Amino acid sequence: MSHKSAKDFFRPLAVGAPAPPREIPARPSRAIHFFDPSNEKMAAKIPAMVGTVDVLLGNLEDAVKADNKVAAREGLVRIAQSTDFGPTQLWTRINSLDSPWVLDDLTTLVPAIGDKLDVIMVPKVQGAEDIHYVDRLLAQLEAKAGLTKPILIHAILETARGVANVEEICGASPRMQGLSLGPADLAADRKMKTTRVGGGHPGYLVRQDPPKGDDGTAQIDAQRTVFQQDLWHYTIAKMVDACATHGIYPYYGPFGDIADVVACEDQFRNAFLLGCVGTWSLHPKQIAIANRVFAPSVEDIAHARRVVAAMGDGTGAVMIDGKMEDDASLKQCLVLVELAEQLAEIDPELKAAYDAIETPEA
Ligand SMILES: CCC(=O)SCCNC(=O)CCNC(=O)[C@H](O)C(C)(C)COP(=O)(O)OP(=O)(O)OC[C@H]1O[C@@H](n2cnc3c(N)ncnc32)[C@H](O)[C@@H]1OP(=O)(O)O
Ligand SMILES: O=CC(=O)O
Ligand SMILES: [Mg+2]
Repeated sequence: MSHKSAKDFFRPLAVGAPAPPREIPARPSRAIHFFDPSNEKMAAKIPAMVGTVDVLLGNLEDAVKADNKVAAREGLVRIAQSTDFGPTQLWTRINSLDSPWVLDDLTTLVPAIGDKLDVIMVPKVQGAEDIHYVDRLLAQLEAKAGLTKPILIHAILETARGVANVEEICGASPRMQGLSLGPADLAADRKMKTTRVGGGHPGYLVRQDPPKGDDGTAQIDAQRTVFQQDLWHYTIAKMVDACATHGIYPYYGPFGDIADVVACEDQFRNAFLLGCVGTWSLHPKQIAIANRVFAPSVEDIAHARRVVAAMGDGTGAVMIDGKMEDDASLKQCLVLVELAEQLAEIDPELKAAYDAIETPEA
C-alpha cells in the first residue's frame, strides 16, 4: 500500500518539484539497450545508435567494474550533454540503494542531465519503501535543479522479496513507469540452482509418459520426448498482472547467451505473448531481435483489422475463417492494432509493412 493518502498521491514530494504524472505514456520501448559509459569503445558507438533503438540506457550498476563507477557516471553525463537523442529515450540504471555509489549517482545525474533522462532504473528493489526513498530524493533534486518534467522510475524485479511485494512496488509512486525481470540476480536470491543469465535450462523439463510393454508394464528406459519448460513463466506472468493492474509496463530482462540468437528470440517472444512491451538488449545484435519480436506481425495485424471491420459496433459474434470472434477477441485485436499504430509512428519500415496490408471492407 502507498504511504500517501489518495489526495496526496499526485502532489509533488518537494516544494518546487514538477507534478507527478497522472498517466505513463505508452512510448515504444521494444529494446532497452545497455551500454557501459566507462567503456570508451562502447560509448563511442552511442550517438550513432540514436534512432536505431527505442531506449538507450547508460548502465552504472552490475557489469561496470567497481573501479570504473565514477568514470561510468561521468561518461554518461558527457554523452547525455553532447548528444541529441531525438526520438530515442535515455534511461540510466543506477547502483543499488545499499551501495556506496547510488547517492552520488542521483545527486550528480539529476542536476547535470535530469532534463534529458526519461527513466531511472532502480535495481534490486525489495518493496515500496525503496521506491518511496527514490521518489522523495528525486523530487528534492528536481526542485533544486529547476526541472519541469518528472523523471520516471523503473524497478527491476530481481529479489524474492521484490517478487512477493510486486503489487506494492508498482503502486508505490505515480512515477512508476514499469518493471523488468532480472533473472540473474533473482535466481541467486531465490537460490535457484542455475548459472545462466535468463533463458531456459535443459534440466527443467517435463517428460512424456513411458510407453507400455506387451505385459502392460511401463518402459521407463524407452525413448521419450522431453519438453523444456520456461523457468520464468511464473514471475513474468505475475509481473505482467501487477503492471497491468497499475497502468505501467512490463519488460523481459537480460538474455546472456549473446551467441544464441534463436533461443533469445524465443525467450523474447514468450514475454511478448504474455504481455511484455519490450526487453533488454546487451549487445547490438539483440536490438534487431527485440525490434522484430516486440512488434505485431503483419499477419496478426491483417487478421486483427479483419476482426475490427467485421465486428462493427464491437458487440455480438461473427465467424471469420471458421472461428468465432466477439467483444473479447476484438479487444485483443485492438491491443495489437493500437501497438502497431504507435510503432508505425516511429518506425518507417514497420509503417510501410502495415500500410501495405489490404484494408478489409467494414
Ligand atoms: C546479468 C544481469 C545484468 O545486469 S545484465 C546488464 C548488465 N550487462 C551489460 O550491460 C552488458 C553490456 N554488454 C557488454 O558489456 C558487451 O556487449 C559484452 C557482452 C561484454 C560483449 O562485448 P564484446 O566481447 O566487446 O562484444 P563484441 O566483440 O561482439 O562487440 C562488437 C562491437 O560492438 C561493441 N559493443 C558490444 N556491446 C555493446 C553495447 N552493449 N553497446 C554498444 N556497443 C557494444 C563492442 O565494443 C565492439 O566494438 P568494436 O567493433 O570493437 O569497435
Ligand atoms: O539485472 C538483471 C539481472 O538479471 O540480475
Ligand atoms: Mg541484476
